[in-house]
Amino acid sequence: MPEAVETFDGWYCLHDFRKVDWNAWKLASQEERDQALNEFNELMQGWEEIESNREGSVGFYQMIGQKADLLIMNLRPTMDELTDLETAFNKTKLAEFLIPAYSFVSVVELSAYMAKGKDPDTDPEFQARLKPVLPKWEHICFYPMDRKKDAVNNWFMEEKDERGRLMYEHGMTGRKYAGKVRQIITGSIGFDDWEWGVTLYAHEMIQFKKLIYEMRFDEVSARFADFGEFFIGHRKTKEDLNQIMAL
Ligand code: VOV
Repeated sequence: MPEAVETFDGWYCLHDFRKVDWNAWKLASQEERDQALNEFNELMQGWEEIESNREGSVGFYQMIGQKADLLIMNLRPTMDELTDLETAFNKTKLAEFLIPAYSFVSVVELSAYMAKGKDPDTDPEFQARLKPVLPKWEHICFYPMDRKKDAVNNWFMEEKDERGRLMYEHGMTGRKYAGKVRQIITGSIGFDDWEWGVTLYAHEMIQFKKLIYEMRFDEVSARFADFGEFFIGHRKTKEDLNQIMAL
């Protein structure tokens, strides 16, 4: 039987997508709306402090298309902290005006395919990738994915060396986009309905399409990748929410 790959797991991750209930928002009083925006601001400020203390990371995004309007992405050392922050957010005034759209629970994952000779527990570069500060780049693209498990193409039946070869080829394509696209791969086997979450950052939206299109031709994607829904959006600061919600 093929040997399982060893993974190195970092911070836990919650992607929390919401839609704005514009009808409810428009019916609310100015006072209620101010309270909602102020509370969100405070919560975000707390999360940003956690990020400055290197105890987690946070990203806030305005999404395009009808699947979601907002995305809040948080990373924490434990799943309990993620659960607590999700609950805290659900109790805020702003959450009264938001409708859950999609969520994804995962953990930052690196695999041993690329670890050659390094000790992931001590290597600073590995550690920084396992516990990342979310890039402050302008745009985000998120989608969940699986590896195929059908009779002809079953990733989990491939030999380890062959999987390593395919992942190496994948990495080489990715490296062509250095400075243009950054990736955070989170593993979700046992946590959510897909096996991985792919979170990409870019300065220019078009680079998502170029990279993902080019990767479709890599053997590992062409033969073994199944994709879920795609979500794209723009990074926003907590102050930007006032403008997003302005009537
Ligand atoms: C900037 C782009 C970029 C770069 C440089 C990059 C590099 C790398 C390396 C070096 C490695 C392997 C070691 C590790 O770190 O685990 C990976 C790992 C992985 N990737 Fe990747 N990937 C990118 C980007 C990138 C994209 C766009 C996708 C989606 C695929 C597509 O077709 O849409 C993806 C998927 C994955 C997955 C699912 C894994 C884990 C698979 C597993 O079986 O373990 N990835 N990836």
